[in-house]
Amino acid sequence: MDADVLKTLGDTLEARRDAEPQSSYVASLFHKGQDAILKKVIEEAGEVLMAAKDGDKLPLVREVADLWFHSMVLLAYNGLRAEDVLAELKRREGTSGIDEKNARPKG
Ligand SMILES: N=c1c2ncn([C@@H]3O[C@H](COP(=O)(O)OP(=O)(O)OP(=O)(O)O)[C@@H](O)[C@H]3O)c2ncn1[C@@H]1O[C@H](COP(=O)(O)O)[C@@H](O)[C@H]1O
Repeated sequence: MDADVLKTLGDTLEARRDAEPQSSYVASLFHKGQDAILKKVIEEAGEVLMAAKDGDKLPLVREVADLWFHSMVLLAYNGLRAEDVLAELKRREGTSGIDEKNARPKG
């Protein structure tokens, strides 16, 4: 069910690519370009921080949803989808972050 939400949203974002900016929030972001999308991602990340510090659960869930949504707009702008991120997380499954970091080339 949860992955379906991401797939449906991904399909909607792709469908907004050729929409008029006045007709849709996503289309307006695509029209403004990557810098405007990145600004929203950073803004939403800051709002996640403030919600977490406040300690209330529902506002935190809502701010994380805003951050995920705008991150998906960023992915879509770059021809990517949530499934690409899910595949990367799947690839990392079971690999300890400590082991992965220790295996990185020393530089
Ligand atoms: N999930 C979302 C979603 N989450 C948040 N937002 C919008 O993101 C915008 C920015 O949120 P903020 O809290 O920062 O609001 P704000 O400060 O007024 O925003 P700014 O004017 O500063 O940009 C708001 O307009 C929210 O409504 C979303 N807009 C759309 N979606 C999904 O995207 C689909 C397509 O949306 P449209 O492109 O608008 O048709 C929708 O059917 C939804 O499934």
